[in-house]
Amino acid sequence: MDSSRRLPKVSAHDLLEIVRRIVVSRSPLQHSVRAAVDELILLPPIRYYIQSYTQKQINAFATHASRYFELYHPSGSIEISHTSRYSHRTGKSELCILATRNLSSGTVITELKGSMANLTDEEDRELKRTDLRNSDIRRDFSVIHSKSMKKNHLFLGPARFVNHDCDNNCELFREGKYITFRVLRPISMGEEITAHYGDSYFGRKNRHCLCETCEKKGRGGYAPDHTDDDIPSDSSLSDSEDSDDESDTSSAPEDDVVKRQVNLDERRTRRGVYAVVSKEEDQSDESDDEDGDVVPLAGAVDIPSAGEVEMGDATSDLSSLPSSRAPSNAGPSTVTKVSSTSRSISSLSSLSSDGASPVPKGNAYPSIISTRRQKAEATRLSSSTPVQDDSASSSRRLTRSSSSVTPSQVTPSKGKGKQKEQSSCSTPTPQKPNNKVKEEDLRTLRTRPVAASDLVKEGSSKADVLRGPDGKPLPLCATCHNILPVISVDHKIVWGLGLEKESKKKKAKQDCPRCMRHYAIYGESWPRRSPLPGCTSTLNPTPREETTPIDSSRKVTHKVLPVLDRKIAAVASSKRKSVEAEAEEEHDRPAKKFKVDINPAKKRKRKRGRPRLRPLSPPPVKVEDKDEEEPLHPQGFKSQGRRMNGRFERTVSSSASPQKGYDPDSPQNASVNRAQRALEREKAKQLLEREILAKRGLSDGEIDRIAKNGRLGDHQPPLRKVFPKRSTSFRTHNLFSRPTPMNFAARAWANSVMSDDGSSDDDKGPVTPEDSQSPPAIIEVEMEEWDRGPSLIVTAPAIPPAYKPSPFSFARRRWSSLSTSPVEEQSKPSGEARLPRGMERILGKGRDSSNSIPLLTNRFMGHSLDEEDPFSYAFQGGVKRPLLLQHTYPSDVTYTQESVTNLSFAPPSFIAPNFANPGWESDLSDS
Ligand SMILES: C[S@@+](CC[C@H](N)C(=O)[O-])C[C@H]1O[C@@H](n2cnc3c(N)ncnc32)[C@H](O)[C@@H]1O
Repeated sequence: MDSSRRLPKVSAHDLLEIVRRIVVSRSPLQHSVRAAVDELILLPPIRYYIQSYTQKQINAFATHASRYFELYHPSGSIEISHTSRYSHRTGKSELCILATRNLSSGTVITELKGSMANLTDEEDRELKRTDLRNSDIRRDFSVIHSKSMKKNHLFLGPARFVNHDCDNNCELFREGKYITFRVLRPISMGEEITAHYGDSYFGRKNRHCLCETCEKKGRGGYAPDHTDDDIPSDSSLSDSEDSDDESDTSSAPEDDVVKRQVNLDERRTRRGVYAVVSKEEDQSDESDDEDGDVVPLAGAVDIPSAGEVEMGDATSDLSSLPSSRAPSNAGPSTVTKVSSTSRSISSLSSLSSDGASPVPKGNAYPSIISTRRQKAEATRLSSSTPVQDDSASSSRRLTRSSSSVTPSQVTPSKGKGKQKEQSSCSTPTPQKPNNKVKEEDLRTLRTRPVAASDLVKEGSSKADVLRGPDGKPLPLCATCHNILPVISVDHKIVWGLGLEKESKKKKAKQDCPRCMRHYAIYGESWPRRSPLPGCTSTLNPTPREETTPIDSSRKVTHKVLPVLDRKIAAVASSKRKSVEAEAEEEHDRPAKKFKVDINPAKKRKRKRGRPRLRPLSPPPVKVEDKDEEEPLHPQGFKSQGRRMNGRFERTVSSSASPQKGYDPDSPQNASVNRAQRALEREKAKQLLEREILAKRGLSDGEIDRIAKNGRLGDHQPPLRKVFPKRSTSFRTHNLFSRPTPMNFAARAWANSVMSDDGSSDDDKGPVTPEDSQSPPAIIEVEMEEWDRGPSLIVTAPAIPPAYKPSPFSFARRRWSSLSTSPVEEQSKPSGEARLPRGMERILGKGRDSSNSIPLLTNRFMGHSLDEEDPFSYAFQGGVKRPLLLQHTYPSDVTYTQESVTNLSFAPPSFIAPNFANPGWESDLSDS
């Protein structure tokens, strides 16, 4: 870790622009954040800054930056903001995390990420060291100590801005590589996200804690008996809070010089932070050894790559928040230690934030754990009244919850040196160096931050609740109605107390910096973030969010009740009528009933999207087909129809038993009746013809001969172009009565596909006819559709450019060649393939095979095309056929059993068949 490195000076405006683009891009979180990081890295100061780093370190930086950018995404639910809660002790504003929407308990705030970066001993020491020559160096690190590892770690990411509350509303947990937070109880919008650091983090029994709960309950730092005796002096602190941390004992020699000086402006992030203390540890807290409450974090945190260590926390500036970190000034070296002997607190915690910030001489802003004198002073000033301002110039309470300043609305600093510091740390906080506020102002105890939700809850006038010590109402943010904050940086108030307003607009309504920033980014008033279409929150939905908001402005009076009743009744009756009408219609329409044949219990919900790769487990699907057993596919599947668009038809469940009793309405019976009637008509016709012939004087023998030669009907129904198997899936009879090329093709496809388990059509890979006669061509097929693996090269039949496969060309060829296509002719020499053993029984015999479409070859599955191999045959309509129209996957493409298993029976779909590329090949001559 290079302590002399300077942080990149990035224009706040540039950062704001990047953040804005995340919002306006309206793209999913990952995309927009990645784009933002890319832009950030391209900014000249950043580019210059990272040039000396390794790729790994740059990557770590990018990851780190992305965690901050993520917060600004419209789907986000938190924001980094300022808090003045501790400023009466620390003399400066600190940062905190606020909820930007209601969060229900159990919600995981995924964007509140943190990670632990391992620190070497040298880095650990280095962090504590102050570079006196370099005023640009600011150290703003949160460091936590892992007891089990006996090491300090940098705590990085937005999670490190979560403050402690004795009644915390979130708990930390580890999620893989990250630390994140789970909501323990409902959090309302604007409320601070808090965690529990441990029971003795802020002194024994947290007696110096300044959390809201302590404030409410009058304990901790707000306890009435919070006396001098309670406040550890340098020595007492060292005694009671001694540390065994080895790194301290090996502190750099220069540290010793200033060991007794307290860095009053540091943000003390101490060991054990965010740790959940076990009972035993609690007991150990009773001892004065504060290390006892240090919870081993090693098991709970992730130790990221070393690169993160190097990157420190520079990106916290990305939030465009005015830093609460005090830029370091040239001056006497300060060390974070309280005393030479007290190490536990200082050494482990004082690495944070403003370790390099010198305390102006005589400026005794007490830190949270400060000297006895400082504490006593603070207590004296604040003990009598919670908010006591003895400065006439300051008529407001000074410690208020606050927000950040919007970069675009920054008032340029007037102070020269200050301006430099501001720009160097990308904290464009307005500065008015001349506008000094007495130290005492900052020491007054803050009132509990009042959130907008509190105001609503209280329901009282704002003035009643929020009054300053002078009785005057405190200025509120025009948008969120929080008290306008007072933001102090480096012991100077930079925002608030009238500084936020330009002289002309003094009377104008004022927004707090947070709301101003929000508007600058989102173009909408806080807390609205424009919803992105198709962009879901990274959070689990909270019940409150799901419920429809009640428009309280529209009240239901007694007057309107009858009208409402009438309306409801009207809607109900119209619904009832439509249901009845539908039922009647259903009854009148047998075709509809045909559809209902599918057992609804077994009907699965149609799924969309990529076909799932599932093992071949053929369910016993039974397709209703008159009395005859539908031939089983060799793999155990029954055939499934296809529609005109190439999609699978609905599967018919086995429970569909059409023969249960006679139903004159049933389409099946209807078709039988029609056949019978046709037969009778034919018989009548023959009789008539016979009569006519007999009248012409022909003998019976002659009439029989004519009848035999086909001039008379032969007691068969009239000859019609009938397809060998009627698909149960056809809804219309048009396809039968009017055969067209399109109908033909659709018909052919309708019978060609099998079903596996009756689940969604889209879930299954369509089975494609294959053509062994086609010359192979190399087609590069993206496997992404299937397993997101790398591209795979498979061979597929070359499709001549002139040939445009379509149902028409397919059907034309079929119709022209009737039962035998040219391809078929070519395949004939191999002889009519014999059915594999046992298949005859399954398939049945004597079916017209002219329209059969080969179903599946498992050649790609590593099987050879073998007569004995049932996969070598195509089955359709119960007829065995040699494989015709089939793709050839040449032998130079090897599909391992493994890959095929993974893909289920997907391979034919590598060349996803559709009507643009139906998956079969046709002779050029035909087309
Ligand atoms: C992990 S940091 C939290 C972020 C911190 N507010 C900041 O701006 O860096 C922990 C530090 O926040 C402050 N802090 C958090 N909770 C506190 C509490 N309940 N009482 C006093 N100080 C607290 C202390 O300075 C502590 O060392």
